[in-house]
Amino acid sequence: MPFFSITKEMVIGTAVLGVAFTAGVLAGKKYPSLSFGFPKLSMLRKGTTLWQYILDHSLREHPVLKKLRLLTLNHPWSRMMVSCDQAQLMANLAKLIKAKKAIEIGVFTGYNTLNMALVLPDDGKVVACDINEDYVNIGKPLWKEAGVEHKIDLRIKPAVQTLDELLADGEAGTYDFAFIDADKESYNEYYEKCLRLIRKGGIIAIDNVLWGGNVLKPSKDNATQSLHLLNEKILRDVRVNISMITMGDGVTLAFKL
Ligand SMILES: C[S@@+](CC[C@H](N)C(=O)[O-])C[C@H]1O[C@@H](n2cnc3c(N)ncnc32)[C@H](O)[C@@H]1O
Repeated sequence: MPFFSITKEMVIGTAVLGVAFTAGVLAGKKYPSLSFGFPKLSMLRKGTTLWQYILDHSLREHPVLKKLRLLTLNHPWSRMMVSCDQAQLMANLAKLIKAKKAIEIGVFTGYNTLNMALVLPDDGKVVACDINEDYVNIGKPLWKEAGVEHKIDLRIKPAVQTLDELLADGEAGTYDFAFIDADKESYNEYYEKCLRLIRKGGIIAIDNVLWGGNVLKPSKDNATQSLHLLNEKILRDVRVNISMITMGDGVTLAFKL
């Protein structure tokens, strides 16, 4: 079976999108085709044959990490789990900068917490922040099974509180990597606190920056507005170099200068 074949629906879809795009341009829209409510970028990618091809030809998942991903897929909120290709990119970046200390803001069942713990040295640590212990308890036995439980410092309380505690403990500038993936309304606060906690040359990865394409209509709700405002701010933030990657639901990588 070929990976790609042109179907009648694709031809019709392309024609419709073309008409919508032209109409959007004529109506003076900044993002013409999407402003007509057609499928979002991330929906076109994830779950497609081509996306599966990417996984089949690039994913090198630790067996226990894979076990946790498959286990999480049975959960009603499985869509909250980070995309596995994105997690692998973050693990590679952490290895590249020889990360020893990481922060995970939003653990869920702990897929990326385990992913990071697996690449940190034996005396490294991931400060894992979440408010929902039931989610975390699903993945916790697998942290142990993978032999990295001792590298995970789990803190069940609002992440802002944990970050403030780290700052109060004099840990500013000592972390190498942070992943922001919790409540979207607090993203700006997480970003500012992580910038203080991360050392120069460290990385902050910010998840869901495209929010399923909703950032094109920022007034939609508070979460969308918060993400869009942060995207606008980071674009002009001279404290970091950045890349916005179309992986998962969009991830911004901010490299602290
Ligand atoms: C998208 S999930 C995280 C996914 C995770 N990074 C992974 O590797 O699959 C978001 C998590 O943020 C948590 N959360 C929501 N509000 C929070 C808060 N104020 N502080 C800490 N965690 C929070 C939720 O309980 C949920 O588990």
